[in-house]
Parts: sequence; structure tokens; C-alpha cells
Amino acid sequence: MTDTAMAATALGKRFGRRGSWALRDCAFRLPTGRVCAVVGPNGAGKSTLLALAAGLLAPSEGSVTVLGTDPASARARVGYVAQDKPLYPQLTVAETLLVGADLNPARWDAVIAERIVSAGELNPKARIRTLSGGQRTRVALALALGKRPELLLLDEPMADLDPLARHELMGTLMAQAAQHGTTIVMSSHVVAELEDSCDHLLLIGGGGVRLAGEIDELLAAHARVSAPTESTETGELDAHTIVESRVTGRQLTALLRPSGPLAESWRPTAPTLEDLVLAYLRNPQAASLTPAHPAEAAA
Ligand SMILES: Nc1ncnc2c1ncn2[C@@H]1O[C@H](COP(=O)(O)OP(=O)(O)OP(=O)(O)O)[C@@H](O)[C@H]1O
Repeated sequence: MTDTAMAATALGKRFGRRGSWALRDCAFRLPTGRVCAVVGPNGAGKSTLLALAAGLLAPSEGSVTVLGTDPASARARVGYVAQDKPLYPQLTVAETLLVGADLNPARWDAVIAERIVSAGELNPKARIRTLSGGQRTRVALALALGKRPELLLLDEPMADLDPLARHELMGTLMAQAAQHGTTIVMSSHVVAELEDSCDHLLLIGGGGVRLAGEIDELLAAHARVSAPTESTETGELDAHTIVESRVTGRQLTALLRPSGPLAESWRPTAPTLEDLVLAYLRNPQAASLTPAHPAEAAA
């Protein structure tokens, strides 16, 4: 048994010998039992990271392990739903679930798979090619959860679901995580949607990991501060790691990682997850906060 669901060391991937790096020098550790959000701009490498963990891509350098072993050896214990939800178009919904059962004889949970399909009122006799994008997502999630995985890798699973389906399927995923201790790693662009359900964050940007860790700890390591410009002195914040600062009217606000006490003129408030993610995305030069780049020691 391992308490690490996924870990990367100096992980890099490039497509083609002379291609540019999709990911480089990634290091993080995700403990088991977490619901982890993978966030980052288009082209940041989120899908690449999930495909590396699923064992569908091989690293160009470094390594990734899942459930304490290499991705190929862990495949039977891992569920993966790719962004394009590949399914056999000519099979019916019922036949697709039968294939799931056949491929996972020791682990298959027909009850959960059928519950997910019937909650979407899908006709078991409908062919996959006749389903909408959101309906296919539902079948892909039924297949992945029916496998009763220890680790579930989901690439933008909610993107084409309507709000009700999103809510219901997110509830099903969270119940699965709570009941079976399943680790869920889920990429998404909708940060507000992740705030309530995820407890761990991987923020990917510029080909690397910008933020990695428990969301509570990441939020606690940052403060949003503001002060009237006339009451601040140049360089007052220099001791701290500034992620973002801006002047609006006569107010200066900043999102920073305090390295010690802040001067009295600054009023700190706690940032939201969305504040944090947006500040790092808007400021690619801001210093990363990951196990490989820990926070500065308090002064
Ligand atoms: N098969 C491939 N061949 C060549 N380049 C690729 C391939 N797959 C991905 N890339 C490149 O790798 C980089 C990362 O792509 P990836 O799909 O992992 O990003 P992403 O963060 O999932 O993006 P999005 O949010 O748009 O889905 C991009 O620059 C992309 O062009």
C-alpha cells in the first residue's frame, strides 16, 4: 500500500525529437484520497500530464509514478476519461457497459455504472454514435467509475455537461471519493466549480508546475493586501514575494506570499482559490510554490 496516488520527478514531455516541450521539470506529489484540480491555460500541458499518468504517453525525461508503481503496471487500478471521450460509436450503451464488465472482471461495479447511465435517462439500446457530447461523457464516466478505480483521471469531464448533469455527476464523483477513498484528478477551466469539491491543486503554466499542494495550505500561504497609495512607501512590500500588484484609483492592491509580518498600513484579507489561480495565470513570472520550490522561510 502506498499513500502517494501520483508523483512526478523532473518530468518532461516533448512531442517529436525537435518539438517544443509540452511539460518540463515537473515535480509534485499527490497523496491518496484527495480530489485534485489540474488547472492551467490552453496548451499548458494538462492533458499531456493526465495521459502520462494514464500510461498512454511515455515521458521524454524524468518519471511519473501512480499508486506507487509505473503507469503501465497500475493501469487496472486507474480510470481515465480523455478529453475527447473515445468510445466505440457502433456499440449501444448497454454493449459498452458489457465491454467494461468484460475488461474488468475482478473489479466491475455494474450497479454504479448502470446508475450513472440511467440518471441521464439514456436508452440502453441507443448507439453511442447517436448520443450528444454530454451523453457520451456520461457513458465514459459510467465506464470509468464502473471499473471502481483507486485513481480516477478526468480530462475536463464537465465541459459539455448541462448544469444539472454537472451537479449530479460531481455529486456522484464526490460520493465515490468519500465512500471508497478514490483519488480523483480532474482538469478544468472553471475554477469556481472546483473550489467546493477539490482539496488539492496543481496549477500548470509555462510548461511547468506553478502551484502544487493542499488548497487550504496554498491559500494560507498567500494574502491579498490593500492600502491607499498615499500611506504606502516605496519598497514596503519588497521583503515579500509579490505575485501580482496593481493600482486602482488611489488604492494599491497586491496578492503576495508574506515572508513575515506586514506593515500596519496593509490590510490583509484571505484570497479565494479563483483569486489565486487568476493572479498566477496573469503573472507568468511570479515565483512558483511547489515541493521543489517551497515558500520562503518566515523572516
Ligand atoms: N500529439 C501531439 N503532438 C504534438 N504536440 C502536441 C500533442 N499533444 C499536445 N501537444 C502540444 O503540447 C502542449 C500541451 O498540450 P495539452 O493538450 O497537454 O494542453 P492542455 O493544457 O490540456 O490544453 P487545453 O486546455 O487547451 O486542453 C501544446 O503546446 C500542444 O500543442
